[in-house]
Amino acid sequence: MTIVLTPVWSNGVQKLKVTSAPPSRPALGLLPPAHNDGVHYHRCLAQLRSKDKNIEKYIYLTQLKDADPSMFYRICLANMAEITPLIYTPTVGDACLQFSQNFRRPEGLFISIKDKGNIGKILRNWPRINEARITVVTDGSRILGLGDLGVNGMPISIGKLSLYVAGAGIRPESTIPICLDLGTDTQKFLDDPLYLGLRHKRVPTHEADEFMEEFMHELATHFPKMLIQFEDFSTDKAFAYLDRFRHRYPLFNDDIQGTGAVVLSGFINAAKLSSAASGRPITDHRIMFLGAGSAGVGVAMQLMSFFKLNGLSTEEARSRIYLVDSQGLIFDGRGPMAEHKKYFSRKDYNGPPMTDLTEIIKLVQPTALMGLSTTKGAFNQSVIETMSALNPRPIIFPLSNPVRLSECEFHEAVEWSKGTVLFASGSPFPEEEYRGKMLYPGQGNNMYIFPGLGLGAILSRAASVTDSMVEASSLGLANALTPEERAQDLLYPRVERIREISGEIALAVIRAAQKAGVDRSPDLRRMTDEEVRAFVKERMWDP
Ligand SMILES: NC(=O)C1=CN([C@@H]2O[C@H](COP(=O)(O)OP(=O)(O)OC[C@H]3O[C@@H](n4cnc5c(N)ncnc54)[C@H](O)[C@@H]3O)[C@@H](O)[C@H]2O)C=CC1
Ligand SMILES: CC(=O)C(=O)O
Ligand SMILES: [Mg+2]
Repeated sequence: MTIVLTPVWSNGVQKLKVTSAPPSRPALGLLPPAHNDGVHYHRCLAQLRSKDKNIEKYIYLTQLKDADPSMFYRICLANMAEITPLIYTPTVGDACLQFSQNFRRPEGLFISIKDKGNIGKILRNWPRINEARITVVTDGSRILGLGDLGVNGMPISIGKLSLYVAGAGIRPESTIPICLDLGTDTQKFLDDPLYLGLRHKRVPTHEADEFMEEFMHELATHFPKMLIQFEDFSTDKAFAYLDRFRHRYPLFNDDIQGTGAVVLSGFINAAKLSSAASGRPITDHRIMFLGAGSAGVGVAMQLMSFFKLNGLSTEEARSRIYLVDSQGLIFDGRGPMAEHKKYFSRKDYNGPPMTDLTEIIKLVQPTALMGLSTTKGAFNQSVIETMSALNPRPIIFPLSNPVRLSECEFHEAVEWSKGTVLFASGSPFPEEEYRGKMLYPGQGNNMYIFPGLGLGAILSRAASVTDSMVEASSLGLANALTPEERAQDLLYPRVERIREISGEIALAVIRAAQKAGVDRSPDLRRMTDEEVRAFVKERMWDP
């Protein structure tokens, strides 16, 4: 018999469960005599933890995933809170910036403008064409808050898909990371001899649009069962491609819809706590956004459903939302503005342009402040103190990624609000003790949504991803808090429970797909919720 050490979680503490197992199959001399998977897990973890820099840990994990995917995912699943920031934001931001320097082995598909007319042929090169079920596609034009990274954006597709596998049990061989290379407008990369992409500026919009038409057509032809996630397209393209393709193919935009869903979920839980402290009716919340790009406007659209679910009309819901961009408060009298900002442009303000955030807060008197502006430090002491003077429990969500672009840090928000803040950020921050009480930051990141949304869409074989499916994913997440998590004022469940949460989200998404009539898996319609839960769990891949 062999001794097997299995990491288990008990009350938030990791322990080792010692069991014995029958001897494994003979290694036939290809493995050292005492090699054992249970011990090797600890060897890999120790190797990982021996690295000083997070980017070295990222490289180690990338190589481990290549050499031994099961071990990579075992480590991820047993240590989600430690590993997620390494394979995802914030470290994935550095991995993107350094992609052309650190490149070792290709992972995923690279399709460039030079392949126009031949995209089908390139797609057929994928070795496991029949197994593919999900792709994350980026063109690298707005990676996190880091700007146009061109082909260096590939790690974002890879990282998101690793979270699909770890977080929702999607089979690793069903995933295809795709990076489209349409050039880059970042001169630094064009001048870099190691840069791995095409060495020219981005092609004009009409050429990019024609390329996307062919790409989407070929993708759907060669992979008829594929769910498509658009990721980190610059704002103009993010809105345009979502509008153009969402009724023709099963797809969603993670930055617009996934972020909208995760923030709605955290807001639902925060608004309850905030209203309990202020006595203010839940429908009286006012939400102000710093940043009016794809993420800011996407979240604003989704947050309207908070008010509508609580009985307000569309017009009333819209009136609860204020946008601020780099030129200040967005209002009609300010002059011409991008199309996507018009819906929330204020008609009830006609004064001079307002650019000072503290002054705008005094005017608007919001209960919640959302940051999707890529502007580090924008939520400064004056901003947070003003929010705290207006609200016994101010809701402050600095959502920009990676962590160095966050509008404020958790310890600042805690200190300046005197421990009253209801906080969620895009990238993780450590917990803080304030006057003897432990306070926990939420992670308002679409990583809580897309694994379960994707799993639900795949299992129901949804022909398209409807707004109702996205909303269902959000409500599924909001309802997933345990009584113990609620007692600690958490806004999101602990990330260690991601599989369980993704299962609940998938159930909600499957039911919403059925209600919308876009599902193509009739058997699931006949099952009870308990049966669907069991079905979803059974389908999850385990390393
Ligand atoms: N937490 C999450 O799950 C997600 C976070 N994000 C983050 O949101 C950020 C924004 O993403 P996008 O909307 O796609 O980018 P974007 O570049 O389209 O939008 C940025 C917006 O911020 C505004 N802005 C820039 N500087 C400003 C300043 N000094 N003051 C006020 N506004 C300013 C711009 O006018 C623009 O409206 C990124 O950092 C991204 O990583 C995006 C998606 C998901
Ligand atoms: C989290 C994410 O999707 C972003 O920052 O773009
Ligand atoms: Mg993104």
